[in-house]
Amino acid sequence: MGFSSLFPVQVAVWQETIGPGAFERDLCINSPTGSGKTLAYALPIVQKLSTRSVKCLRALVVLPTRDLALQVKEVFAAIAPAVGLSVGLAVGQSSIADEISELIKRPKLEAGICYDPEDVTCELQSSVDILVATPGRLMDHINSTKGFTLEHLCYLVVDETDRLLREAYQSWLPTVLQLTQSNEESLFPLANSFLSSTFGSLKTIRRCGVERGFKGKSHPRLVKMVLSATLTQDPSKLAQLNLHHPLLMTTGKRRYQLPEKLESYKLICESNLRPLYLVALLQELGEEKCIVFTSSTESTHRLCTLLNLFGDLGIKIKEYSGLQRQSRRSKTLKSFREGKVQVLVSSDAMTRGMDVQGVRNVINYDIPAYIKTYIHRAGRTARAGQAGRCFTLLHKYEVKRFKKMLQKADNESVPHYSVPSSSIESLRAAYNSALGKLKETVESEASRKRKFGSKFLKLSRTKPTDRRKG
Ligand SMILES: Nc1ncnc2c1ncn2[C@@H]1O[C@H](COP(=O)(O)OP(=O)(O)OP(=O)(O)O)[C@@H](O)[C@H]1O
Repeated sequence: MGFSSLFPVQVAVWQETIGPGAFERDLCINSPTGSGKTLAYALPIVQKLSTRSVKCLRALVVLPTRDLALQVKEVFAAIAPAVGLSVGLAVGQSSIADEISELIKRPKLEAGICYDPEDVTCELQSSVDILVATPGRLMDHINSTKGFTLEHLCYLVVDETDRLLREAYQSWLPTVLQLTQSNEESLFPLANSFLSSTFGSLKTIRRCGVERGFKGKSHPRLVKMVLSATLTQDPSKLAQLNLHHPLLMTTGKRRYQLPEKLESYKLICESNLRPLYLVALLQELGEEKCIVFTSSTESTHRLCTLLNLFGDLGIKIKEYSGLQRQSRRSKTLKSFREGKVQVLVSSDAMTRGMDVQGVRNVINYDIPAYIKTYIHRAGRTARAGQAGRCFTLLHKYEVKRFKKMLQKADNESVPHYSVPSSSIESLRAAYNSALGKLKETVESEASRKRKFGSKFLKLSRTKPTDRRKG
């Protein structure tokens, strides 16, 4: 991967897994954004599995979004094949049938013998040793993919833990825990009936967790690693993970930490002039890659439309939000990574985990509501020890709240950043004209939506035969 040394979190996790810690305890890793947490868990898992002799699903990494899962899969894909391990993806990027064919190995057809997909006794095996998944698609496979089993799972990684614990996501966590409990009845009897036929006498003996205070008594367990830059330390939330003597690994005394080389600035302006200030700031930043965060998908769309109506700013600006289709988002992300787009206007879909090389600046167009959000947004820059800047546009009444929020991350003083008033003045005419055009654009979008809506309604009211003709 071109890396010459490990980052501190990677050394620390190695010590607790492959090193003297020997995976004896489950790990709760709270380390700043961009500090290299992905490789911190990928390396020991790959190292540990490198000596496996039978291919089955041994490690599961769960992430909250598709783009994040794709990113993490790339990290595993860079190191796992070297030791003969395969990595799979279950995120719903392709059809479920395509995904199943990637994850489950079908028996080889012998001459004259037809494979019956409904036959539960035929031999189905995992094609992957490591699976990176989002909770929804994981549940789809657990519930209905023949041959998909967590029976042999040894390692579970819950990345962006606080985000994943916030929502139930079809109860994926209790399901996974239940299915990986030893000597316990499975939630899914169908899955069990496969096991005996699929793997015959193959049994996975999970590592034994020695119970402290009960010398010599041990029980097999699934090893867990949970991570975030803002890891919850609320015991009632962490209890859901059923951790084994959890060890908290953290970088500083405070729960919230910003990257060392991040500079934070505040830019004070009137609310109605924010787009003007934003454009002036973007012009100052020139060609540097930049992410602008807004508070909602709607304001992301409006702001991006407005910026693109400003006339030729010499900057390619695109929208990235949860309102868009996944294919559109992935395309935009690709252009941003390749440098064909300089500015992404984003809702919080981009906030967590995304790792794009060369992002020098983050701009909070809307003040984040929580320090956690600030940390994840700002953390899209100043990654891997690089320098970066985070600007927050504020109304003067928001300054106090902002200061109080950043104190939680030990950031006492946030300097002012000002853009020259001459830049603001020179942009006024373009701003007024862009505002006028925005109104027209919004109206035409709304009427298009209405038309599409009524067409759709008409279509769904017509008889099926008419529809076919149409
Ligand atoms: N040992 C290393 N040397 C140099 N660069 C590294 C090393 N380890 C990881 N990186 C790079 O650091 C960047 C950040 O890594 P990663 O995405 O794992 O951070 P993270 O801690 O998971 O951040 P976040 O909390 O935002 O998800 C990536 O671009 C990765 O390639």
